[in-house]
Amino acid sequence: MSTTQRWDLLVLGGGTAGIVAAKTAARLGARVLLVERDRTGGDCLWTGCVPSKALLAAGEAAAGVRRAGRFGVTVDEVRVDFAQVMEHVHGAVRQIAPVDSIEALEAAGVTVRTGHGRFVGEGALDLDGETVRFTQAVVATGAAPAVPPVPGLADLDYLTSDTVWDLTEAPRRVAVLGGGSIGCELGQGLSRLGIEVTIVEGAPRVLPREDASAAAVVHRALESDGVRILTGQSVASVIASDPQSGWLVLDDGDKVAFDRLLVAVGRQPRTTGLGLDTVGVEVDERGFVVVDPRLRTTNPRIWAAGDLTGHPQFTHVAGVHGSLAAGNAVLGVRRAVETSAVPRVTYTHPEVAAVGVDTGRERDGIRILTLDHRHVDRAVTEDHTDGLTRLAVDAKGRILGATVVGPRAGETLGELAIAVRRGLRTRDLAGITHAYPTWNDGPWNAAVADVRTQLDRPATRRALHTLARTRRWWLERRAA
Ligand SMILES: Cc1cc2nc3c(=O)[nH]c(=O)nc-3n(C[C@H](O)[C@H](O)[C@H](O)COP(=O)(O)OP(=O)(O)OC[C@H]3O[C@@H](n4cnc5c(N)ncnc54)[C@H](O)[C@@H]3O)c2cc1C
Ligand SMILES: NC(=O)c1ccc[n+]([C@@H]2O[C@H](COP(=O)([O-])OP(=O)(O)OC[C@H]3O[C@@H](n4cnc5c(N)ncnc54)[C@H](O)[C@@H]3O)[C@@H](O)[C@H]2O)c1
Repeated sequence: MSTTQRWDLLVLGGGTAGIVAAKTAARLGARVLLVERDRTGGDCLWTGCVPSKALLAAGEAAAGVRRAGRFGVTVDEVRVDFAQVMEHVHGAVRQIAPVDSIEALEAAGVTVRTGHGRFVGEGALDLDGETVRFTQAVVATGAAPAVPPVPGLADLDYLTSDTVWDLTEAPRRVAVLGGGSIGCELGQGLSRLGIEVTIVEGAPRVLPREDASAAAVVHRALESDGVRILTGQSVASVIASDPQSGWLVLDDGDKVAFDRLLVAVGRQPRTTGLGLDTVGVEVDERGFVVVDPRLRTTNPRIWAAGDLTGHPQFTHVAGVHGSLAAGNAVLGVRRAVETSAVPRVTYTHPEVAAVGVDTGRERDGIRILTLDHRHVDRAVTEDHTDGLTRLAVDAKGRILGATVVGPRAGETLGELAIAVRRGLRTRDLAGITHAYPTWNDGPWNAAVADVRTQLDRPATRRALHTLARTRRWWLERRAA
């Protein structure tokens, strides 16, 4: 069956990237059809950001009570009702869902169809047997949990970030394969709810993409929550003792017993079965859609947005992509995606927040300013001094990158993202009055320390002292 209507813009995928693209295009006056195979809202709403942060909030409540003794507040026992925790998690999702619903999209002028979409020729998409015609398209089908080719894994009913939310009872022991963002966030959340968690990470440290000193703080925090962490470990095989439990067998022969295994080793683009080759949309060797800086694919009428592009896989990136791709497609403008100041936050406790260039090492023309949170008064008052702020600055003091580790570091990141994006210098940041005592004192104190170091240079110091002496002489002369 074929419909006669030709849509100005077809959006394939109703996650963050697709929703923002569709709404943007409709607002610009385009006739827009969004095709979603499942439920609108995507991974962020249903299985990603929202449920994971809700789980972390429950874990934080339990951990806060357990640690209250250090403030002189004693609570006899922490009891966790896992089913009620999951009800809180699903409740948070339900509360946010209407914003991304079909009704909300239709109210914004977008037509929504539910079904599996596949490109079948230039300007044509097969939607479960019906041919839909379009002038331009945005592909936004996202990414799915990657599963490594470990012998024995396929025989196990393992969990991923897609399915962990279906748990109704707490498993006694959970092994987590992968110590990246998902492994650390969910590993900590589950552990704080009383589950014995072991994280097995192939790289030499958890959060291997973050500044090593930041990852070390998170490592210590996870261990103090009771998480066992094995880094630099490859898994040779999985032995199942029943459909859901068994052992991970590590390369060195050691075994990790689990009642459930959570696989969290990255996310692969959902680009197979979309007929991309039939419309000349190239994918790279890992399956990501090849895009230019304007998010145009190798077919000039087809754009791509979100997780399937190989750009950082975050909701805020997907949203920016959706808006940019739709604007470029509908208006014919040539906006390029900004990549120098993309913020990222891992919502463990403490949080790791970073933006801009790597703060891990000094290199040509880049100095690293480090401020230990023992020197942040808010950290002292909250008894949470194991954290740090690091700024990467150039010779002129311009802030090129930042990493902050501490409670609510994600909230601190906003001003640092502005600093990096706008090319602000440490003296600009130091010159802004910050409310005391806040966590933002971390970057502010680091910037003030840098300005003081500059003022302490011999030539600057000599000039300032000369100025002060001249002023003293002038004042004394007037008084005489
Ligand atoms: C556990 C977890 C926690 C996360 N936490 C955060 C966080 O705190 N902050 C953050 O910024 N990011 C977080 N992320 C990442 C974030 O969820 C993704 O970056 C974001 O959802 C990507 O949006 P997207 O629109 O590109 O893809 P998706 O949200 O995956 O949407 C793609 C949509 O396309 C649909 N689709 C696929 N194929 C077809 C087809 N053939 N036809 C029709 N529809 C199709 C899918 O059903 C889906 O709805 C997290 C991810 C996970 C897994
Ligand atoms: N707070 C957030 O913004 C947030 C939270 C969760 C997820 N996400 C997004 O989702 C993406 C996927 O998360 P993720 O944690 O699955 O991926 P990730 O890339 O962050 O981490 C995967 C980890 O698994 C390790 N690994 C890979 N293969 C392994 C193996 N065979 N054995 C042991 N370790 C192995 C890697 O070294 C890496 O540290 C993230 O990259 C991020 O973009 C974001």
